[in-house]
Amino acid sequence: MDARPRYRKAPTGPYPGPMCPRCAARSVSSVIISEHLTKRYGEKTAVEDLSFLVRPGVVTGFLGPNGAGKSTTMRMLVGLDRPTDGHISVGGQRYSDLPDPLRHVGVMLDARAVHPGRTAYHHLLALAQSNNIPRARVHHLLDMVGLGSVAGRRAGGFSLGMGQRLGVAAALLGDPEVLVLDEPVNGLDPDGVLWMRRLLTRLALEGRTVFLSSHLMSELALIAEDLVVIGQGKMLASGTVEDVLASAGPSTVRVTTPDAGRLATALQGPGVTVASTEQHRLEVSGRTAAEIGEIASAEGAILHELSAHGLTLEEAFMTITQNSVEYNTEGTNR
Ligand SMILES: Nc1ncnc2c1ncn2[C@@H]1O[C@H](COP(=O)(O)OP(=O)(O)OP(=O)(O)O)[C@@H](O)[C@H]1O
Repeated sequence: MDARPRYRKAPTGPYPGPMCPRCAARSVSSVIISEHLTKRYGEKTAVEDLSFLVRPGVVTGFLGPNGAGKSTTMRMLVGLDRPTDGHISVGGQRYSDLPDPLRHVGVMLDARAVHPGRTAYHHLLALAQSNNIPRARVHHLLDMVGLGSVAGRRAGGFSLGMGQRLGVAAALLGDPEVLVLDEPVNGLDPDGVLWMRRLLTRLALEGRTVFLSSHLMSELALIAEDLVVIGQGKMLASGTVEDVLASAGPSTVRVTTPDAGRLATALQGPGVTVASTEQHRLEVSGRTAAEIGEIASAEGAILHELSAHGLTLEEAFMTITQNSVEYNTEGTNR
């Protein structure tokens, strides 16, 4: 069972409202806010009018099909690209205005962006020394990401998964309040995914803002609590995973009963749909399983099955993004 405390539904205004005590001190300085963010490359609009908020204390997944504009948004967040319109800030400040960015925002946009001839240790040491970070932190992080035993090996020979770990270590070097990671799970084996999930969950529980992208719902479902879903540069859905699932479509309740006809009539009401898929079987949306049970009881209808069926995360993702897939399976661009 997930034993994480639930501090939910905090953001109500421009900044999150009441936070868990752990997050309160960090909250305002580590909220990511995107307002009407737009990026055009010539004729191509990569990001269009994106507004969202990423709160501290939870992992937020940034989800969208290939080419949706995730990397472009993250590049603008960390000052590598300039918005055509709108803005994106951390704690109300643009990344480029932060006095000591590495200590405030940890970034991994491309895990391969490492000098291949440098060892993992020297890669981190160079970053630490140029940012006045003590050498001991390098050792600590190498152990923390599981690269302690290969610290002396050249990063050029690292697998994709090892590179991701090194990238995460570099992002954490300044002990930042905010983490921005582009596709951090990409290339990790199942053990690596589990490790990353635990690490990011722990960092969020410490009150940090953890913002990570993926084009795979199944990956983010394991890690994220909040989601921002975009397609072709535009906002498609945002909120908690539950909110996003609910926005994709109603869940249905399956009822198996020898009294299907009578119960179907009794269940009718505003916003209720009752479909009979086979004899003795009803698929009901617009009523909860509990409501259906109570109505059946009042009607004296016998129930053989009463089960709720929500959309799976993958189904929800397909539904939300179905009109926004830039590169479809036939390989043709829309
Ligand atoms: N420098 C650029 N010049 C022109 N078009 C660009 C540039 N950078 C990105 N694009 C286009 O902007 C769109 C968004 O790209 P982006 O890399 O942000 O998407 P993404 O969601 O990160 O995709 P993926 O999951 O494949 O990494 C794409 O159509 C891409 O081709």
